[in-house]
Amino acid sequence: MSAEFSSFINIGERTNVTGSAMFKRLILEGDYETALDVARQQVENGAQIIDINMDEAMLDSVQAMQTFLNLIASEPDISRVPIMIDSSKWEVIEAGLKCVQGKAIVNSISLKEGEENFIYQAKLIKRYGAATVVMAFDEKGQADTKERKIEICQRSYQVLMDKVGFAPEDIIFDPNIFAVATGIEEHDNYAVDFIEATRVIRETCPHVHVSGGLSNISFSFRGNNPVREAMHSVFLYHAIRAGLDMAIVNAGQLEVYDEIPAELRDAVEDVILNRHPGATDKLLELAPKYQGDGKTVVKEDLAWRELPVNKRLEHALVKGITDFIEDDTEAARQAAEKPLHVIEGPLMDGMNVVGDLFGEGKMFLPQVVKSARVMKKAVAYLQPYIEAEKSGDTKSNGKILLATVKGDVHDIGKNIVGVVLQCNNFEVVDMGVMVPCAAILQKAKEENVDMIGLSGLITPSLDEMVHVAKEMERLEFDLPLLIGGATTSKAHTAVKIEQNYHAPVAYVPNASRAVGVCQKLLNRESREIFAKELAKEYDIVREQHARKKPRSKPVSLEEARANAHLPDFSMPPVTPNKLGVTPVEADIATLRQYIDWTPFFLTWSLAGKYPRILQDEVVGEQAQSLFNDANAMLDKLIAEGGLEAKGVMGLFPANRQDDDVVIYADESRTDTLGVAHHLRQQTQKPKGANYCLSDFVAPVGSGIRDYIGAFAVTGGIGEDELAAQYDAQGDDYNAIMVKAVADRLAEAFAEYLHERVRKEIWGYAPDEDLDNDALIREKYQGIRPAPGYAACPEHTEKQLIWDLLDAEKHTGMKLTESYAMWPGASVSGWYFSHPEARYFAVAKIQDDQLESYCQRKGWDRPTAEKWLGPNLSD
Ligand SMILES: C[S@@+](CC[C@H](N)C(=O)[O-])C[C@H]1O[C@@H](n2cnc3c(N)ncnc32)[C@H](O)[C@@H]1O
Repeated sequence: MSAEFSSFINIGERTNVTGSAMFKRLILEGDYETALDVARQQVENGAQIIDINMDEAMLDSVQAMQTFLNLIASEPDISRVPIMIDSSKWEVIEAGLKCVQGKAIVNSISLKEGEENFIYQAKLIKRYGAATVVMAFDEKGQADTKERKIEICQRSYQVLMDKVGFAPEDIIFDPNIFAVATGIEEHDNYAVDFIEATRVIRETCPHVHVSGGLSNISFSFRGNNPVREAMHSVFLYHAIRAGLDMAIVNAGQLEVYDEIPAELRDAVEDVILNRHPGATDKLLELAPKYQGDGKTVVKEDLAWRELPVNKRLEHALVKGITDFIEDDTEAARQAAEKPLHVIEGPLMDGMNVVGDLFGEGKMFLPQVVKSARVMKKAVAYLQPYIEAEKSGDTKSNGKILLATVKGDVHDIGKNIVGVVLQCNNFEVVDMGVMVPCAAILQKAKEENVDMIGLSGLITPSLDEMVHVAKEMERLEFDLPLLIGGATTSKAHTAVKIEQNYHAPVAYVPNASRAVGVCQKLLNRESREIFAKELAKEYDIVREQHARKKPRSKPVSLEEARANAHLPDFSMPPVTPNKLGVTPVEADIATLRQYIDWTPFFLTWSLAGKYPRILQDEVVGEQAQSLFNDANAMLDKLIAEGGLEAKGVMGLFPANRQDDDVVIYADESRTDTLGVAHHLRQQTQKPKGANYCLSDFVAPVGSGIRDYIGAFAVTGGIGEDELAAQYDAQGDDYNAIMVKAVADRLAEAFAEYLHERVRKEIWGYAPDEDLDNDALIREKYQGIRPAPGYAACPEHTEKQLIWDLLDAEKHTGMKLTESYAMWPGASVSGWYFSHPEARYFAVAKIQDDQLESYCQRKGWDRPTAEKWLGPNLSD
């Protein structure tokens, strides 16, 4: 290739998913045609080689590389230039080599993993007749000084010559272009080191080429393109004279050397050539003057990179920065006697700092989850070294099994607890959702865990937790049991669970409490003290519970019915514009406008009302950062797909029959589609009515043609898969984020659809004009009560909604045996249109209503007691 390389060659960088957001989007969308245009434009703009990189976590990189290269092969105006196959994964490079028909260049190989691997890869490249970039990287790390760059390149050259027989003109050394002007003194000479090393490499390794990634040099001035372009041009001007003969360049980011204003060029030259100690400061001073868009210069504060490695790891963990974690972990590994010691030493120390700061309220949950992501990345990096040494497991604080109980699919809270525990060096065995009791107990034995944590969101899960406690007692377990999840409470734990199991049962109200509770339960001594404290506390709770007199007296069902709410039906109900079942589509971009953000912040334990929370003195900064991340996730989902919202609703003729609502097939009101069963408030109401939802529908025989609606919507088709993908990358933060966002989209869908129902499909409020804030405050006519909530607490009624709407067929949404909805990000309910319809709580019911409900549902008493448990007096 020597003849082709006689003058400077620029390598196009736009066909790189890690460097170009547009190219990445095109590839993720599978729009290879437009992606080909990007390659073509680069060649037209003068790129003499095009670098292609498909290293993106959401992509099958091998397949993407093959597809793109095969397409390029049939485009003569692109394939006339050599292709550089750029990947950190060898399998992608090999797949690429098989596709390129002309001369290929591999980017890159190095001595990083030793000579053997280097020789193996070089031989294969040689067999394909390809050239290769060789990074100045060896077993000790990446070369930063002039001496290390020269030493590694010379050694690589010798190995390639002597042991591989590689053609020297097919070797392209990359001695690492690093950022200058970072504010760190050691970085000041980086450009000079590169230029000087290049000169020596070209002199001592005959026929080779030298290349580099140009944009790195100006990294500190991200956001200030004029300065960056000047830095690129000045650097090239000097490096080319020293022997640099190619570079990865964005041709659009190059200023003509002679056209750079003299003042700027001098300042840049001082920095590049490290001509005096104040060079960086001078350029910084000057930079805003040359900033095109008038914004202030964004200068990365990299001073922390100067710290010793342990402190760098701590900084990365506390700040959640993944950018340098592999390099720093590698540095720590080299300094440590064993790779395991890096985890047990600096990484755990760093996480302890995170744990302490979280405990002190100086860090917030989203930050902790980001720290966990950094930790996982570091551990994943060390894993192969640890395995190679077969040095066994790390010493954890203890092992905890976590599971969402049978019939329940909700896991955001459990996952957050898992991450927080891991951050505090607990080993977590997470069994996921809908885990039957027997599987939990078997796993606990197999894994020899130290305690079991159960989670659940819906009320039937409370019973399942009682069942697990009873089973643990029967099977003579002695492990502490942790109870958590939205519907759990200290009172329920004390009254219903704790008495069934002799070992400690601890109610964990939130993630930040989990660590303290687990720590106390691990050590025998502290466990006993804690168990005694718990027992005393639960005794008090039970006593209070027993003494608690109902605030108002119970009344018989007959009396309650006599005090029903009788709404005004003088205005006949509006006949729906469209009766029957309507499947509804909604794209994420539309639903996004209906999001109620306040509960989103609560999910992450940040309390406060949106949008005020963004300015909150204490949590504002975190809230803003979380909000940005959620919006970035929404942008990504809109651009790339992966998450779908689906819904279905229906409107039906209906009339009330006592406390039930009879739903008819059509206006003849003869054939019924089903009967919705409702419960009535059964305490004395001196001032108001004893409400039941059916009150809001006109009674059978009244001659009034009334209607009812039902809906089921989800924002979570694909959420489990996306979360699993993030999990597989050790990215808990985004795994939780995607579910939290899906949950918001489901609620937004319910809001959006309800608005359409009022204005259009039912059409009883066609002129309604409410902004999102008013929608969130439910300023509209009518309600959409959801089974499982206080006005209709009995979950099995969801089955009727599913049957009426054929919900599974239309949306893919399913009901579990506990009547939880799957996907977790789902909402369903009824539509009542009457202006007087309102939410209320049924609260405790009496035996006569239990009997009546049994008859109406065709249930025996034990079944009714199971499903109505939370509404029965203890
Ligand atoms: C849980 S919030 C959800 C809306 C909130 N804007 C959000 O995005 O999270 C309100 C919904 O819960 C349900 N709900 C609230 N109180 C209820 C009650 N007492 N009985 C039945 N359903 C109720 C209704 O479906 C209502 O629309």
